[in-house]
Amino acid sequence: MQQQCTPHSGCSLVDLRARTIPAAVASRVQRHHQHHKAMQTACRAAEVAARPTEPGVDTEVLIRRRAPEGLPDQPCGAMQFVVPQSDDNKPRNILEEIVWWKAVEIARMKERLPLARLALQTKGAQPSRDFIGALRSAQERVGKPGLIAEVKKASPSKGIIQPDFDPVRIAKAYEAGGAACLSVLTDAKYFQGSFEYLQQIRAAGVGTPLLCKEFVVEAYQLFKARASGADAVLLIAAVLPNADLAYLIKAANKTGLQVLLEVHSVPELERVLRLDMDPGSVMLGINNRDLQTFKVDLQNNQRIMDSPAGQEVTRRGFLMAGESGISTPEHVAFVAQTGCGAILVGESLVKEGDPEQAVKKLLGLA
Ligand SMILES: O=C(O)c1ccccc1NCC(=O)[C@H](O)[C@H](O)COP(=O)(O)O
Repeated sequence: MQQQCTPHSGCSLVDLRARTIPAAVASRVQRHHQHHKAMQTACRAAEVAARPTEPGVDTEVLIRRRAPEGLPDQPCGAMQFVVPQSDDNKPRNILEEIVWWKAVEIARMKERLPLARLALQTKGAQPSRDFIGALRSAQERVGKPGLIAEVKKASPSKGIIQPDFDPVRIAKAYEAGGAACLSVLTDAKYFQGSFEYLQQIRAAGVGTPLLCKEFVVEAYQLFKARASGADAVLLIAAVLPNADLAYLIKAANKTGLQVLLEVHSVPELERVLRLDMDPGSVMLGINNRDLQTFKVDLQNNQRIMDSPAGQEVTRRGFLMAGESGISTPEHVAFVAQTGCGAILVGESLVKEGDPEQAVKKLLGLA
């Protein structure tokens, strides 16, 4: 029996699994199929993102979920296919560029470690801890928003932030300074992060719950996060339509991960509030960094929290985090008075030589 692959981008390799074939060829074909499946997933995601939406449903997905055309030749087993070049085929902002690259990155990760083997690794992972609970108790204890301190070496907006970057040393210092939770960037290309940093921090005995700060587009990344020791994962509303969010929240919670669901605007918040979510396993975040200009505007936090959707967040008992550009105790107080019970801070802490002191100073404990 011969089975033709469903075309994803002009690829037409034939399925030889039902024939007797040499092992080397079989393994090449298998690799092709893994890659092919990843490409189909990426194509399906792109179709979902490009689908016209009913009025009021799944609007405001900022980015297009298409693979980058920066790689004209994509390896496809023995075959190659070419994505046609056009101006419209260029990323319109950094988030789009990052997410397009993810499709390629995930396909490569799956070639090295197929999902079935990765899923087994999550079974052996250390038990997950209560990320949202830790933030709430810190807020109650200290009377200030619970701090998620970010282990961040570099960023697209600033380049290298901390050249002397030791993730374990920084994580321990944040914990000693009073951070309730940590966020660990795992994106390699744009933030010089790594899933290994999560593993190293967890293995070093850091007790504060860990957020995997990744650009998640597929459940594969959730398994990777859990297998690496994360307790929570970031999902970005600008990247994911509600159908994908519903699926990924469920998958994350089933894997043992809580979710920080991030919005940038009132329409995004209105949209995600249409999801059926439990404040015990999902918290929300407002990212105050404009992804086109990289400018940070804390007034955005106020605008969103003052909106009817912002008030609904409080009424429904969701913990809300203010994110990006927070660098002084005054900023912390400002974000707190908008109604946020948590803050996520990276650059202003990580760039300091003494991150423990930096945390204490930010929280007004020094
Ligand atoms: O930090 C960036 O330049 C950036 C660019 C594009 C997408 C996301 C980006 N940052 C991710 C974050 O959410 C921040 O690392 C986090 O909010 C902490 O921000 P900061 O305290 O300003 O480092």
